Amino acid sequence: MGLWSLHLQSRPRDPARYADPPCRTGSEEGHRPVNAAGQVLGGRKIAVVLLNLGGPNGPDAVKPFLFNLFNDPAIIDLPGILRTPLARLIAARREEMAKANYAIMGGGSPLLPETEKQSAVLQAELGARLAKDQVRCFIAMRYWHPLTEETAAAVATFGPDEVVLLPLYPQYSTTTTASSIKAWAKAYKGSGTVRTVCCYPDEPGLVEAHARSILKTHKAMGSPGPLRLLFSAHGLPQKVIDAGDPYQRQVERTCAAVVERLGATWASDWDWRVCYQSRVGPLKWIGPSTVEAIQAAGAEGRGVLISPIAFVSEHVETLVELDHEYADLARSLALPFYLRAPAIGADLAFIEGLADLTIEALESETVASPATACDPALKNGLCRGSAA
Ligand SMILES: C=CC1=C(C)c2cc3[nH]c(cc4nc(cc5[nH]c(cc1n2)c(C)c5CCC(=O)O)C(CCC(=O)O)=C4C)c(C)c3C=C
Ligand SMILES: [Fe+2]
Ligand SMILES: [Fe+2]
Repeated sequence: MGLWSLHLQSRPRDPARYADPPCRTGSEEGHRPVNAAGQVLGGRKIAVVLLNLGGPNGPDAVKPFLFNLFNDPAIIDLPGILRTPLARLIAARREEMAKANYAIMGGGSPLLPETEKQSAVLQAELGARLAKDQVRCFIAMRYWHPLTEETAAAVATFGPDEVVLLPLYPQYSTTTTASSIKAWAKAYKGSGTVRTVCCYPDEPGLVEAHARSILKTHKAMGSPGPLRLLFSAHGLPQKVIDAGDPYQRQVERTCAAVVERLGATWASDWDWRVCYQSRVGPLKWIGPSTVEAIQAAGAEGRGVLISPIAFVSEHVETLVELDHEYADLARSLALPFYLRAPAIGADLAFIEGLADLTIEALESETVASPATACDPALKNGLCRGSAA
């Protein structure tokens, strides 16, 4: 795991890419897409599997969802004989509080409908780019339906020549990306070459979508200042980072790339910080916490604009924690203003970036061992996020 700090190559960023109109990467021979070697791609059955966390679809699903989450060895690193009863206990203890939070959103999480929108737009984009192929997008959730096993069966029935695993986590973590990829490797018994997109912390479309969301929010609220841009990411226990998880480093990379992209529009009374939200349990988590960051901004007389930088959809952590809990905190501290940029969702720049990553994975000569996709020791060229 320590090897993660050594590596690796970075995806080249093309600043002109989002000039108006946006230009696409890759070349075309008539309407037939070709790869870098000039070979015509076509005629394949391609399954693109969007990997995400999942969320309960109603009050009755909250407890089993929490059980599934805490019973994952990537979340609680204990042998099953201890982990499973502990997961049952934590799920039972947390159920009421979690249900109250989900009730604010109508009882369940919007994560699946949001992911379905992304999947539909990506399928249309890939269908247009890979016109000779049959491309179908699937969704595999780690902790609630459609669960990995259900989707693996559906993909096997589709009978693909190629499977691309596409995590909806731009920043790689053992607790999210690796957990989903391992679950897929265990569940999938179907046909095809399985390729894995590892991580994409500064993919240009991702960065563009975040920048747009931030600028749109700021402008819509009358462009107030002085402003502290707070990039708020889901936190992790410190010991996970200490064991070599590249997540925090990759989060910082995304933030730096968005700030760079905002360069021309950056106002003289803006500054920025990275912070971490959603702490769970008694362990020490990485910081500063988003609460501390809001308090610090208040003490300096700055308003804040929060950008949820590690989430690509709205869900309980954005719609409740950011929009209710932290908004209340900001009010109680009399911050000059408290704004929140929407998650990037199905922003076309982001979806085009996902399409680029998918096509790049299809063209790659190396097929990574799925469980170790982000291991730079493999020098597989699939990890774009671990370079210092
Ligand atoms: C970058 C994404 C995420 C990381 C990293 C992550 C790590 C992580 N999460 C928990 C515990 C919980 N997470 C919960 C919800 C939740 N987590 C993420 C993303 C990451 N988690 C999302 C998108 C969601 C929302 C899903 C939804 O239903 O809308 C929850 C459930 C909510 C609650 O009870 O607070 C828990 C619990 C740990 C322990 C962890 C790393 C060790
Ligand atoms: Fe989480
Ligand atoms: Fe990676």
